[in-house]
Amino acid sequence: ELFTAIAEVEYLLETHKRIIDDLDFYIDNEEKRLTTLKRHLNLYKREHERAMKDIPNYLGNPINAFTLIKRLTTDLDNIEDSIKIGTEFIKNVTMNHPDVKYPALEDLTGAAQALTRLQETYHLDIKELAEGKLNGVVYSTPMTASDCYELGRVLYKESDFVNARTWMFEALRKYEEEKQPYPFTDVDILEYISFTYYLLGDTKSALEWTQKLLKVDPKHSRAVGNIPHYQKSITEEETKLRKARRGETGLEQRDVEPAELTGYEKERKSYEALCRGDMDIPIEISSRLTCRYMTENDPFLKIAPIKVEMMYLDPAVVLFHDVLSDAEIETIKDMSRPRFKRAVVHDPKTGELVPANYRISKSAWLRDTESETIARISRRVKHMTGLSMDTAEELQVVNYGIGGHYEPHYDFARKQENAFTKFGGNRIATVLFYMSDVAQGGATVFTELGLSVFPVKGAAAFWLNLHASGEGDFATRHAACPVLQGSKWVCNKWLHQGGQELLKPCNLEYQEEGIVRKIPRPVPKTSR
Ligand SMILES: O=C(O)CCC(=O)C(=O)O
Ligand SMILES: [Fe+2]
Repeated sequence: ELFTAIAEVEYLLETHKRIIDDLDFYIDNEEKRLTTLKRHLNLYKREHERAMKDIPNYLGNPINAFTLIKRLTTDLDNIEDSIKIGTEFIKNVTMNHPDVKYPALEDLTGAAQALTRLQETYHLDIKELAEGKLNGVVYSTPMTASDCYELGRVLYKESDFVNARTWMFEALRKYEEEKQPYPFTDVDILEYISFTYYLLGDTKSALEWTQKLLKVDPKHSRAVGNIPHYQKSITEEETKLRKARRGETGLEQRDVEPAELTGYEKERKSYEALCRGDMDIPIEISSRLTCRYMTENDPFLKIAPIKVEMMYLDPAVVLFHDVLSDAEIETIKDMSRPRFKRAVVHDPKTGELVPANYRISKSAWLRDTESETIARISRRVKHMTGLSMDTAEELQVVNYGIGGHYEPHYDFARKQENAFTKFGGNRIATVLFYMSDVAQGGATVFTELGLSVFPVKGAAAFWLNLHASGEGDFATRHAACPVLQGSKWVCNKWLHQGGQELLKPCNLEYQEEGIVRKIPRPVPKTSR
């Protein structure tokens, strides 16, 4: 599961270097070996030519007779040995070194699915992606026909036929352009294209692409076999359609109405738009947002005020600036790297903690007692929030993976979950520190509010998850957008209800679960 944290993908560069060294060694020795073999071959050829010119005279010479026999006995043994050595050298290349990490097939699948997720969330153009561009900026070497083909194959295996086919089109284009020898050919690509068409119910295109395949390889037996099958289903479909038009099916013909978006689809759309930064909060809110220096909560802040940027009003979401130093960030990263575990989620069916595709990251928990740095950060959270830290959870450190994200969720536990009894109540507040800038993507977005918060290294976002009545505030639903470019590090402190009674008195507002205040609708960005 290396793909679930970029910090772990970094280990793979060591493995990469090992393979470079192994291949260097192998090719070096192979070249020497082939030089020897060629020398032998040339000698054989030269002597053979001489012999054929005048056989009796050549063999009449005892030295020639001797060397001929030698070439066919001991020399031949040497040649055989030298060929065998080649297979010894290759062992070095194919061997797994125990001291470096190797990615597994699930990492390849994870990375492929990440590309699809990014492409869909950020509306990336596959052609651009294949050229190594992210939103117009070149970040990587262009992909080869083989890169596109393997990506298509992985997605095919995962039954993502639409994206598999799109990548196969790219593979075909590049294959024709590159004219390189690969372990696959255009026929293999064409077969994937036509079969994905078939699987997606477009038999006509499947037939068309199979015919293209047969132009390249007329004897391809699977393709030859598929043609009559495709033709038959096309005829059947057409007959069905004709009957339907004549009303013979007994079914009434009705205009198909566009389906209403489900709640999930609506949230998905707003989530993706927010990730792209395509939405603005409405002017009636943004015009009332201010920045200030905070000096209350603790006498210490009189000497070192905290810069506060308001991001939203009701519920209040604020960003504290410059609340983690670079040195603190490095300490936190160093402490957590060796303890990273894949982030898990509660399976609502079984109640168990399980890894899930909708949360791709690795995390570690750090205790105040382990280091002065961690204890100091807890004290700072107390100053920032004015809340008690007595019932807070440990500091959670998170590094996101390839295309890493965390889909919309609440930080508080729903009534039926009963998850936080040991902390003396529900998660009253979240403090989310950003430990890195993120070049592209990776925003924290509030799907109900229409608010996108883009990571700023050293800053921390803060909001209350509960109403004053103690009920969960459904307006706080939020998500971590997929990371498009960069490594996103965050750490967070979850504060609980226990111990806040005098600091945050209750009231009876929003007493019933499910009540959401009226939130002004976010608006599409106008500056585009
Ligand atoms: O990383 C982020 O931006 C948000 C993370 C988050 O919401 C969480 O871990 O609960
Ligand atoms: Fe969260």
